[in-house]
Amino acid sequence: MSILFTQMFSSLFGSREARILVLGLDNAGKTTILYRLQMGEAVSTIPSRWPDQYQAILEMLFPKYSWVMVRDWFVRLADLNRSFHSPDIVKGEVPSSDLPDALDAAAVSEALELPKMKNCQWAIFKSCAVKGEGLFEGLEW
Ligand SMILES: Nc1nc2c(ncn2[C@@H]2O[C@H](COP(=O)(O)OP(=O)(O)OP(=O)(O)O)[C@@H](O)[C@H]2O)c(=O)[nH]1
Ligand SMILES: [Mg+2]
Repeated sequence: MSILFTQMFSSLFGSREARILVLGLDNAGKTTILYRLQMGEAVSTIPSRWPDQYQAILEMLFPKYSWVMVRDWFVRLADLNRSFHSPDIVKGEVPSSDLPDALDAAAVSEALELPKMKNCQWAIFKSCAVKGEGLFEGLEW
């Protein structure tokens, strides 16, 4: 782990262990965010794909669990102990927030039906992984 990433996380969480789920539609910018946080620069990415044979192997080895690929990591579904909105709520392409036709925060929260979620806190931060803007603010929250 890079010094930047380590310093940022120790300033945010101290010695407390934290699990962070990076969840997003295909091509949303998840890997770019992780590289930006780890290396402090924009890195060219290739699409992450879930090879079918991995799913079959995991299901064979651990038949009691359901598995999902949250792109860059394998996650046991039982570890996702909150229910998430189905990605198909957001229909079509949602442009990155730095592009001219991007939705504003209010429109994004409506599309994700966030105001209906009464049992948890949520917030939206406009961010740009390419320029590195808004990422720290979101994590700090
Ligand atoms: N304009 C803009 N483009 C971005 C931003 N973040 C990522 N991209 C671009 O979006 C494309 C997809 O980025 P990735 O980081 O590979 O997306 P991903 O969510 O990891 O994609 P999968 O792993 O395939 O689901 C790349 O061409 C990035 O350069 C951003 O904040 N603004
Ligand atoms: Mg990726």
